[in-house]
Amino acid sequence: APAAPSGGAPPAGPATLEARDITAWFGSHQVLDRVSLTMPASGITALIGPSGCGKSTFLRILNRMHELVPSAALAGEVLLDGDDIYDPQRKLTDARRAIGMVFQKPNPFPAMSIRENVVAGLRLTGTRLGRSAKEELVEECLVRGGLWNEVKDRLDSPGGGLSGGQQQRLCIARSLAIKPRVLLMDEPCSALDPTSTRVIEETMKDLARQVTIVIVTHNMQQAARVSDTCAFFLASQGTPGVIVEHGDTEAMFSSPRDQRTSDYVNGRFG
Ligand SMILES: Nc1ncnc2c1ncn2[C@@H]1O[C@H](COP(=O)(O)OP(=O)(O)OP(=O)(O)O)[C@@H](O)[C@H]1O
Repeated sequence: APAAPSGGAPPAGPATLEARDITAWFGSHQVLDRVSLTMPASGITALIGPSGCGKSTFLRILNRMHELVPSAALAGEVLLDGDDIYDPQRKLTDARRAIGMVFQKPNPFPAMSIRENVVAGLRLTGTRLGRSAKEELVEECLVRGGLWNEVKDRLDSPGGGLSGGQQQRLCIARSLAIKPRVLLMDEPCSALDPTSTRVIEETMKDLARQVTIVIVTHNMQQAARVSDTCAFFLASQGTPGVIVEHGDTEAMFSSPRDQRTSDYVNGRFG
């Protein structure tokens, strides 16, 4: 298990995330219909499916970002190791802290140093660290994010000076600094070249033992390479998105049970 930062949050290992009967709307437009999915602790779950079928909406529901959209509404439950993250007794920030997010476009604070980028999230969670604890945390997170060797001699340089792939790994390191139990990744490699993509995929595999990962990807090869389990979303002809099939990734790619899954993973549509 990863060490807790001294003076920081208590250690919290990877958690199972379970979505139950998730239905979602933007205004009167229903985009998901009773979607249920268990994302096992320490595993990598890939969400795949054609554009517009609700994968990103589903992902954003998993850490309460959906509700940031004024017209958005939601029914169903999301359980983090059995605890409902939408329980009115629980603070919104608890859910966002336990369930981190990495976006499509790397978004480090460009003028802030690499070191300060890594610890930028701590302020939001009210964590105060002494100088040496902070240094340890910066190194630990950059190592886990697969970036340490490339930046250890220039931690005071601006985050904006890194390559796109390095910036994305910096964002991963920044997410890890607040010790999430789940890391959500919304097409994290779509803005990156193939080499940087492979480095991120390796980083994800290294992280999987320490944090549960859920990734949205359009790249079938990527889903096959990195994920343990996979869920295929589909919204046919203006109907809300549903999960057509989910399960073990290898089985879904080699012998899908549903013809629509077979067509999609073999590139026949979407
Ligand atoms: N902020 C929003 N306001 C209104 N409608 C939205 C909003 N975000 C998404 N939608 C709609 O919800 C549906 C699902 O979108 P979503 O982005 O979740 O799909 P997706 O499967 O992630 O697509 P993509 O793969 O293209 O990112 C689409 O019809 C989209 O137009």
